Amino acid sequence: MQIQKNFQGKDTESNIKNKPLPPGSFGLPLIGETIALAWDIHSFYRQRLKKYGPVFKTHLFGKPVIVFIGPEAFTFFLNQEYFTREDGNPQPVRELLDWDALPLLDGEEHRRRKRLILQAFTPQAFDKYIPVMEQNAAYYLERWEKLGSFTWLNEYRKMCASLSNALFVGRSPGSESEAVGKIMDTFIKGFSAVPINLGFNGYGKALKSRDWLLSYLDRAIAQHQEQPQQDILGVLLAARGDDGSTLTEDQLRREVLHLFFAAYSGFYVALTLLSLTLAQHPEIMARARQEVNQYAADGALNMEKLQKLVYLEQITKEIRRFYPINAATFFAKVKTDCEYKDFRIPKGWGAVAGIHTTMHMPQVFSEPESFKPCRFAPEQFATLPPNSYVPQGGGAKDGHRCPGEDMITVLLKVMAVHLLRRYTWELLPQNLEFNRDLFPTPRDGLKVRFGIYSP
Ligand code: HEM
Repeated sequence: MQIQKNFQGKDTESNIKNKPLPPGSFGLPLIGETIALAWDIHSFYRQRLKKYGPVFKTHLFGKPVIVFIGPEAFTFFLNQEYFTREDGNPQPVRELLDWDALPLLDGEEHRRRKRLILQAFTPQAFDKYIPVMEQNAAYYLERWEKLGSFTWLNEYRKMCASLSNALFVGRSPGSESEAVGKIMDTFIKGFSAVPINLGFNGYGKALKSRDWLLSYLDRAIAQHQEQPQQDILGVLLAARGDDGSTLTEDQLRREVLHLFFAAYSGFYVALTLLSLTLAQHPEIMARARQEVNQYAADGALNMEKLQKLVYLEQITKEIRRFYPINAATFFAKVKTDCEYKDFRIPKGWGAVAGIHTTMHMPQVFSEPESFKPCRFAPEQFATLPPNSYVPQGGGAKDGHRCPGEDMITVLLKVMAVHLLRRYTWELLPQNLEFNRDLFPTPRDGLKVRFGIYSP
């Protein structure tokens, strides 16, 4: 019999078997609590945290699952001795990712691929992407100036489809990007659809969109092989590991599929929240504008200039803490019987960590329901407990943490600079409640009046 130590190194397997399971409910037979999760993913985790505390059991996608919330529980969940992502995710997530991508892997192969992919997300690489971001911003800012009033979420969707198409596969803005954006929207809806493929329903359409996107990427890979380019696909085609290994063509197309739609949705959601925040907090907008005037009043941007924008950085961090973007990490599977806080964590069960709920724990973030960028002043940020600020996952960069983390910071700063150099905007009367989408945004899509700023 294998003897297991717990994470505090004090218990044996037979002792673990005698421990109670965490509190919680398995819900209805067969479907468990899956419908409640699909109905409103953020409320699902919030309500159960309130009822059961930071570690609870539930039943999702046909499997018992333990949920971990808060910095300490999150750290435990990241321990690879006890948890693996392999076979951890529900079948529809795996099928939508075409059965093979970073969130579905673990161990050596995950680390190898992740390190190759991270080669496209270095500060040197960002210096190449920043001009693309600026060109895209200039095109859309001119359009918005002419429009005067518009629904920003729709506009950001178009802009971010065009931006991801340019950054990943080197395409110039145009109608093709808008069509690709619509296909990505249909694909993304598949993650919260009833997972039955009837062809014409939400899940069926999402799978067709996945196949369309894969063949679009196949064509882009073939073109890049003929004529090497400097975009993300170009960097990934050229990426080499320490041992000389590369991504095979099959791995590349699937990884880029994930990066491509994650970037598109991450970009437009984060930018919509940036515009909302600045409109709702005139004092924050004024201070950010002052910083832009001081360090980036004109001229092309680069990483060196962006690094001086310390207050903007705090705003971008608080946006990702404050708003309900991701409710939880991808799913994992318990590798071996273990215990946490005197609860039994059984081998074979699913596991997941709460993201938004972890970042709203008052023990770590005082007045968590207030929007306060100052909580991310560099000296305060440095004192946060490990895995308390986890908008894009926790742990090491070559673990399951989001590879797009720094890219979002860069994009938000670039866009904020271009907005604040010249423009101002105000919210029009509308419903600002958040919808129940996978990544929630204001119900009416953020209607604004937009114009030139005059001091
Ligand atoms: C505000 C924007 C974004 C947020 C909030 C976000 C959030 C997350 C979260 C919570 C995870 C899961 C971490 C885990 O399971 O432990 C993740 C993983 C991932 N994200 Fe993002 N993300 C964003 C933008 C991006 C962008 C721009 C990209 C691509 C450039 C991207 C690509 C990925 C990938 C590939 C993974 C899987 C990593 C792995 O399993 O190793 N994300 N992200």
